[in-house]
Amino acid sequence: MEPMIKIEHLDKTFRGKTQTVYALKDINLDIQKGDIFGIIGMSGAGKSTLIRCMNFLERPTSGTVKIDGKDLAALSDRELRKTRQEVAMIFQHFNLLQQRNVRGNIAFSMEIAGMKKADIDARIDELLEIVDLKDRALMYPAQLSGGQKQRVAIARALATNPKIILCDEATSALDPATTQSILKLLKDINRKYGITIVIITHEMSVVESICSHVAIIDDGQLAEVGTVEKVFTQPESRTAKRIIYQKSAGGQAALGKRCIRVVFDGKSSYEPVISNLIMECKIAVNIMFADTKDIDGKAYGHMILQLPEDRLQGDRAIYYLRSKNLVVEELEEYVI
Ligand SMILES: Nc1ncnc2c1ncn2[C@@H]1O[C@H](COP(=O)(O)OP(=O)(O)OP(=O)(O)O)[C@@H](O)[C@H]1O
Repeated sequence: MEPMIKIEHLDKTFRGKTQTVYALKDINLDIQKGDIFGIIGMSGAGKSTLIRCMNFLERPTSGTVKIDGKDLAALSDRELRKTRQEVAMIFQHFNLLQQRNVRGNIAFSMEIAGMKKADIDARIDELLEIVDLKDRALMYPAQLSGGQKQRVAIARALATNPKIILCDEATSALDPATTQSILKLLKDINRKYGITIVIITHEMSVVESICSHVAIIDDGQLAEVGTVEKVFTQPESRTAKRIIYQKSAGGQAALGKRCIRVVFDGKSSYEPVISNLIMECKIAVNIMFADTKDIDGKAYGHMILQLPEDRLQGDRAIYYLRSKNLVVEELEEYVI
């Protein structure tokens, strides 16, 4: 089957007066129809540039991007505008029009597409239902929470029945609970309407929550592509291992303010899970508090851990602990 997005030998170079940046180098990637695909990498790795090449907001320097079999470079401006309606995008900072209320924001892409007013109104009603914002229809962006603003942006993205939604750090400005509710909405949309979703993020927890496949990008190149399960548990490339496990060897990374509570509820066996975390993943954590018991070989109680400052390493620690059947919750207000 033809992939929904096919990228071949894509290069993107930014030539400035004094400097040339090779932002993407020979990217080859297939994203299948109906997939939720994560692209993860450190800051400056090329994530935003790559996702912007998928709808030609950024034109590749060389190589091809095919959407549902159509080579974007071969399209006329008119055809490209039409194809862009099939490839909607949502952003970290929502990009809503401040002078328009919720209905007006959702209407925007349909007005541009030249739809009739009555059809637009009916479609807005449907969309408000999908994103659960019926009671906010007449409010302005300034009156909404971050999560509600992102729901408006999702409704706007859905308005013209896209085949693909590209999400550029769409949950990075949201707190953990709101992030989960937006990810759940995206997953529901993917399931109900079969829309292919591409998510770029620097957070492993986002990919882990909803993606089926992931690509790791580093310094403009794809280091590894595969199922989330495979790549996160058995990374093969050196780059993927470095990103997933730790940036530098030896577990010397600085600890940060992020703390988690690990609950031992009898589902995991009593094993030295924290030393295993440190030995296997080479991630340093600090035990702030522990009250655990071994009852018939099963672990009960809880622990509070301080995670590394590096977000990816912290995510990796959480991923590891959850894979050991432990309940892990982030503590927002823990004072160190
Ligand atoms: N318009 C531009 N002009 C020049 N250089 C650019 C431009 N856009 C991006 N770059 C460079 O391309 C590289 C990749 O940037 P990009 O924004 O794609 O990375 P990213 O992985 O999305 O990073 P972040 O997570 O910090 O947003 C960086 O070195 C960046 O400075």
